[in-house]
Amino acid sequence: MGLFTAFLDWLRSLFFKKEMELSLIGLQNAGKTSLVNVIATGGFDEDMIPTVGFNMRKVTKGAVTIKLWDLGGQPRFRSMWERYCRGVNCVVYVVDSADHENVEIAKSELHDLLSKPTVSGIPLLVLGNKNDLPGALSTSELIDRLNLKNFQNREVCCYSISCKNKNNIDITIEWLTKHAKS
Ligand SMILES: Nc1nc2c(ncn2[C@@H]2O[C@H](COP(=O)(O)OP(=O)(O)OP(=O)(O)O)[C@@H](O)[C@H]2O)c(=O)[nH]1
Ligand SMILES: [Mg+2]
Repeated sequence: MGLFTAFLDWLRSLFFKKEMELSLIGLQNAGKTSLVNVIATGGFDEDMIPTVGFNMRKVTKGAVTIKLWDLGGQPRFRSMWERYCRGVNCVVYVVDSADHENVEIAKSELHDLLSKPTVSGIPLLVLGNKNDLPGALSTSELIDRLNLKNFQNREVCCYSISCKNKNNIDITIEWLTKHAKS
């Protein structure tokens, strides 16, 4: 980025600050914490520790400050997902798109959560992560397998991404920052 553009961006950020809050959910091992790292620092780690409970991170992208609730995906933590989805600007649902065995569980957990009145209407971004792995489901396959067409009364978007190869992370950040409020 040129020095002048950087300066303009900085000026803009002073006057047009925006904030947003989102929660990252999905089954264990889907890559939620990896996504936070990639968004925050661009770093990727093969050796990750499963999230116990939740973590909160704040990341600034351009003029937007994003507060991210990164939740644990193991069965024992799923009952608290709803509590952290209330009042957020959007829910980001991360799926391991190469883990065909668990897609059905991912689907039922997602539909369970979104059936709760407290999260009605909140925009949903579904990310099929690990598209670097062989056999990873495509976006249209995910839309089908997760029955995303069933969600009529909210905005739904689905991307195929890779935290490892940093594939489609840019459009993910773009989608997120578009959902901030000034
Ligand atoms: N091949 C590949 N592996 C990935 C990718 N993203 C994450 N992983 C790996 O998947 C594993 C789990 O990643 P985490 O980010 O800890 O998953 P999580 O969803 O936060 O898991 P919980 O905290 O237990 O809910 C780690 O070994 C990561 O290195 C990806 O895009 N491609
Ligand atoms: Mg995690």
